[in-house]
Amino acid sequence: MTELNNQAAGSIKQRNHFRIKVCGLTNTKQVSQLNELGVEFAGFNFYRPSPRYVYKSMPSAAIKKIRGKINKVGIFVDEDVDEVLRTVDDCGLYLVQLHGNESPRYCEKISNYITVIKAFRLSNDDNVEWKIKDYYEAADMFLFDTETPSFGGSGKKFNWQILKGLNIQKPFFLAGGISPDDADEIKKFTAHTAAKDLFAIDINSKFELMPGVKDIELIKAFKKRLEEPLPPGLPEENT
Ligand SMILES: O=C(O)c1ccccc1N[C@@H]1O[C@H](COP(=O)(O)O)[C@@H](O)[C@H]1O
Repeated sequence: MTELNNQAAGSIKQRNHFRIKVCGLTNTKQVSQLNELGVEFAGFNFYRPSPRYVYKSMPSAAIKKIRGKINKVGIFVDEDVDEVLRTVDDCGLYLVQLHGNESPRYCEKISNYITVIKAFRLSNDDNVEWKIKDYYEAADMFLFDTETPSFGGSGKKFNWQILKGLNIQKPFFLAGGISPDDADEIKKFTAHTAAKDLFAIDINSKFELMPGVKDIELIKAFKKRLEEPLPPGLPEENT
């Protein structure tokens, strides 16, 4: 796995700090603002049908020029391997998020060059362990999102209950319709077995003014809320 910026060791639970990935960015100014805020990951969407398709408003040179501690992640859906690697090079990406139906073999090819986050789109009755079992060697990290026909960016949550008791043994991003109101649920999630591998919280459509344009103030408030202790009366859960 390539060296990431800004990464202190330890799980979210041990460090009481939530890494954040903001996905679907489409302008340089917002990336700088998030970098200033201490957001660890900036996601750029290279899936043409997405309303957050980054090349509509930012050329590769603009993405490449972005500096700072923020880690640049490229989101792809069943893209040709050579095209992914070309984009990584053109845009100076640090990680790729494979959000389609990519096979373990496909992920392996990409992970020979760059850190791979394999996204799994989950339905409420999915057997997560079965879905991920063939990807341990092929991907560096996992991401759990909600199953929808549009692949991602649906703003819909999956039932976190199917994850809570699992020993994932791979760092993962929690995604899928996470909203400003979810801060306490996320903190409660950290009491469960799966949380030892929770690497970062992935936010996208629920923090937007319009597709691709983020509400920076909302992100700032959410980040602050995540760092605060749970209000009295909200019991910590356990698996
Ligand atoms: O955002 C999109 O348009 C998108 C399109 C295709 C694949 C992935 C996409 N986004 C990813 O979806 C998840 C969840 O987003 P949301 O919170 O439900 O809006 C996130 O990881 C985005 O990177």
